[in-house]
Amino acid sequence: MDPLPIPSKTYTLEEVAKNNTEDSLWVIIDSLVYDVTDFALGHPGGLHVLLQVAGQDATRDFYSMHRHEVLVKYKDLIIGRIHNQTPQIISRGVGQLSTVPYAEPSWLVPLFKSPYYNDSHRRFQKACRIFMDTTVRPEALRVEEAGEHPSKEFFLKCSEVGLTPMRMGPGPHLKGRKLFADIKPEEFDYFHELIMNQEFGMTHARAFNDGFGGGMVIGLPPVLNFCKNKELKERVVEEVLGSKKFIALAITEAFGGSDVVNGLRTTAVKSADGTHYVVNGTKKWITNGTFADYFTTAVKTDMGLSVLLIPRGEGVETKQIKTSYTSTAGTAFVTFDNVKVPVENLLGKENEGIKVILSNFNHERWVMTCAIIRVTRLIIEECIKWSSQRYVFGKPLISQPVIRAKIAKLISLNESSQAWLENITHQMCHMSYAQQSQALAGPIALLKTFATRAAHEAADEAVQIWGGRGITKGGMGRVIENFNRTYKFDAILGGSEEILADLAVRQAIKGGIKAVL
Ligand code: HEM
Repeated sequence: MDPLPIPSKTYTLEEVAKNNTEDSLWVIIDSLVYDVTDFALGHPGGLHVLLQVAGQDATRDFYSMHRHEVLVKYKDLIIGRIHNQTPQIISRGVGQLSTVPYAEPSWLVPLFKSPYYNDSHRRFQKACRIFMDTTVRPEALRVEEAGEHPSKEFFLKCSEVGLTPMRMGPGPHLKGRKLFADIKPEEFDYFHELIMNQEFGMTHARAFNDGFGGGMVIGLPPVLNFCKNKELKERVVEEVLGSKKFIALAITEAFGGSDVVNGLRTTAVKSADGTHYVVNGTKKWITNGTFADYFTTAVKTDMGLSVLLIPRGEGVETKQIKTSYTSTAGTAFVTFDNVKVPVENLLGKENEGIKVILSNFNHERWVMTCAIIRVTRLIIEECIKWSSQRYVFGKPLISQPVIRAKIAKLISLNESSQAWLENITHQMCHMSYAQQSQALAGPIALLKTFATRAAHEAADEAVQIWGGRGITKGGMGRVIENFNRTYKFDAILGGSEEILADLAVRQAIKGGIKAVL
C-alpha cells in the first residue's frame, strides 16, 4: 500500500478545533489533518457522524469503521499535520513484510531460523511479494469485483516474466527457460513453489486464485507426462505456458463427485478405422472451463477409464455454473456431443487412465494446501488487527480474554499446518515423483484435511470476532466475508476431507499391520 503523504504544513490542535461546522469541517486521523468539508455530503457514512467529530481527533472512530486503504484512496483530503506529532500507524508497503505477530510464516520473522530456506528462496520470496502487491492483487480485486476471468494481458505478463512455467513445479519443462526473479531452472525446487503458492494465495479473492491458471496447474501435467505425440505435446505445452491458450482438467461429472471411476459416464468409442474416438457426455464443476481451449478429459473406453486431450471445437459446449464464488474462476458445465478426437490425443495408455489421474493428485492437493494455509494466516492477521483497533465497552476487543482465546486457537492450528507443510515439502525435495506418489499420498491427504479443518475453525471464529462486518461484502470485513463464503472450495476440490482422510488411513494399513500389542 502506498504510504500517506506527510505534508510540511502544520497546525495546532486549537487551529483544527475551530473548523467544526458544516462550512469548514476538519478532522485529525493519526496526526494528519483532513479537510472533509466538500467530501462530507457524499460520505458513505453520512454527514452527521463527521460533524460529531468535527475539529477533533477522530483516529479511533475512523479505524473502527474503515480499512486504512480508505485514507490512501482519499489522500488528497490531507491538508497538513499536527505540530510536533508524527503518524503512529504502520501499513505494509509494496513488497514489505507485515509487522503483525504471526502474520508471516516464522522463516520470515526476525530472529527465527529455518533449516529449509536458503538465500535463493529468500530472494524469490521478495520478488514474489512485489509482484503480488503490484500486479497480482490489483488484478485479482478488479476481476473479482467485475466477475470477469483474469485478463489476457495479465496472463501474458505472467508468461513474459517467466512465472507461468514455474507454476507447474520443478521438472524438465523448465529446462532452457528464463524464469522469474532470475531463478535458474535447476535451482527451482518445491520450496520455491511453496513460496509462490503462498505469496499468490494472499489475494483474498478466492475465485481469482482458481481463475489464475488453476486449470493449467492440474490440466497440463497429464500432457507433459503422458502425451506420446511429440509434436502435439510441444505445441500444446508452449501455447499454454505462453498464455496463448488455456487448459482445464475435466474429470468430475454430475454423477460421481469424488467417486471418479464409478461416476464416469462420458464415453469415448473408437472409430472402425481406428483413427479417432467419438466422445459423448458431460462434465461438471470444471475450473477454467468457460475459457479453456483444451480439456484433459477422463472418458470411459471399452475396458476402463482413459484420458483424452480434447480441443474446444465442434460438439464442445461450456456453460458457466454459478457457485458461491464469482465467475472469475470460469467454473463450467461441459458437454461433449459426438466430438471427434484423434487417437494421438490419448494421454497414457487406453483403459489405464487411472494412472494418469492418480499421478496428478498429490501435486494438486499440495498446491491447494500451500494456499489455504497462507490465506488462513491472513485471516488471523485481519482478526488481530481488527480486534486491536475496534473498541467495545470502552476497550479494544482484544482486551477480552474470550477473543484472545479464539486467536490463540487459530494461531496454533495455522503454525502446526505450516510446520507440517514444510516437513512434507522437504520430503518432496528428496524423493522422485514415483516415490512421492507412493510415500506422500497419505500425508498430503491428511495435511490437506487438517488445513481445511483449520480453515473451517478460522472462518467460524473470524465471523464471530467481526460480527456484522464478517458477513458483509465490501468495506472493513470484506476479506473475512470472502473467506467464510469460499473456504469450502478447498475442503471439497481435489478430494473432499472425508475421502482424503479415509484414503490416508487405508493406504497406511494396506499391507496389513503385522505388529501386535
Ligand atoms: C478522511 C476521512 C474519511 C473518509 C475519507 C471516509 C470515507 C468513508 C468511506 C469510503 C466509507 C465507505 C465504507 C468503506 O469503504 O470502508 C465510509 C463509511 C463510513 N464512515 Fe467514513 N470516512 C472518513 C471519516 C469518518 C469518520 C471520522 C467517521 C466517524 C466518526 C466515519 C464514519 C463512517 C461510518 C459510520 C461509515 C459506514 C460504515 C459501515 O457501513 O460499516 N467516517 N467512510
